[in-house]
Amino acid sequence: MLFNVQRWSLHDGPGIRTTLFFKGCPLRCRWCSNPESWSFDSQLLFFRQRCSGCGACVEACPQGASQIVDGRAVLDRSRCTGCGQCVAACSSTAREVVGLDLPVADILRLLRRDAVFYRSSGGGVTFSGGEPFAQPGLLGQITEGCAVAGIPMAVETSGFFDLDDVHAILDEIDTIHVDLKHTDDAVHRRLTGVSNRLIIDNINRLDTMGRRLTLRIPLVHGLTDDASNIDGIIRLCRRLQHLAGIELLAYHPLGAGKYAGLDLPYDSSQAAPAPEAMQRMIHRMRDHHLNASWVGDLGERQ
Ligand SMILES: C[S@@+](CC[C@H](N)C(=O)[O-])C[C@H]1O[C@@H](n2cnc3c(N)ncnc32)[C@H](O)[C@@H]1O
Ligand code: SF4
Ligand code: SF4
Repeated sequence: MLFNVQRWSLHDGPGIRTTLFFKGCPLRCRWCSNPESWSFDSQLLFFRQRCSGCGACVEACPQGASQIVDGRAVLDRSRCTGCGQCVAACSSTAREVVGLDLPVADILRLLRRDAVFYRSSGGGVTFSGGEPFAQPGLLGQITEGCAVAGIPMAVETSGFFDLDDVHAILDEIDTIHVDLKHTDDAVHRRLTGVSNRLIIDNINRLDTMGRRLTLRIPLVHGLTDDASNIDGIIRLCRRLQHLAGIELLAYHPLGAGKYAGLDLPYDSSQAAPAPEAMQRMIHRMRDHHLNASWVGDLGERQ
C-alpha cells in the first residue's frame, strides 16, 4: 500500500521525479513529518476543528465508529476500519483516508506516462515513505517494471531492513539515500523506537558491496545535533569507501497538523538547529574531507 504519489517532484533526487510514498514504517521518529506513513493499513485522518457537527458521518459509518458529542463528531479508532465511507458524506472536509491500494500495473502505467520528462531532465522515480523496503513484494514488482521500462530509480530509506531479503531489488536501484538519525544506540532507541545496529551494519555492507550512497542526517536541536552524534557520523563516514555525500536536513514542522488528525501526540517544542550551528556542522565535516551539504525544506542546497 502507498499513501501518496507525488508527480513533478524536484527534491527527491536528480531531475524531474515521481515520488511513491510507501505506507508502513518500523520506526517512530519523534519528529517524523509523515506520521500517516507509520501504519501499514489504510487510516482515517479526522480534523475535529473543521467538523460542523452535522452528523452525516454517523449515518454513513457501517461500524458505528462516529458519534456526535457536544456538537462535534468523535471518532472511536478501535472501531474505525479506514473504509472511507464517511469521507464523501462529510461536507466540511474534516475527513480524509490515507492509503492507496493501487494495482502495480496502474502504478507502472503512471510512471511510463512521465518517462519522457525523466529522460529530458535526468529524473526518474523515487521510492520513499514510510519505509519502502518494508514492502519488498510491492517494491520488487515496481522495480522490475521500471527496469524493463528503463526508468531510473532512487530510494529514501531509514536503513532498517533485512539486506539479504532485498538484495535483488537494491541491484536495480541507481541512487540510494540512507538516513542515520543518531550514532549512539541508546539515544537512537529513545528517539526512534529501534536500535541503530542494523542500520549501521547495512550502511557498512552497502559500502563493502561498492554501492555509492548518500547519508542523510535529520537535525533536531537537542535531539540529534549534539557534538557526539556529529563526531560519530564523521568517524563512520571516514571509514566508507564509496560515500557520495552527507546531507544535513534541518528539522521542519510541516507534518505537525497530521498528528492531531491521527489522534497522536506531537512535541511542538521541537526545532531546527540555528543556521550558524548547521554551518558549523557542515564545516566540521568538510574539515574531515567529507562532502557535506545542507538541504533545505524545498531541496535547496548550501
Ligand atoms: C519521511 S522520510 C521517508 C524515508 C525513510 N523512512 C527515512 O526516514 O529515511 C524522508 C526524509 O525525510 C526526513 N524527515 C522526516 N521528518 C522530518 C522533519 N520533521 N524535518 C526534516 N526532515 C524530516 C527523514 O529524515 C528522511 O531523510
Ligand atoms: S473510515 Fe469507515 S469505519 Fe472509519 S469512521 Fe469513516 S465510515 Fe466509519
Ligand atoms: S524512519 Fe522515516 S518514515 Fe519512519 S518514522 Fe522515521 S522519518 Fe518517519
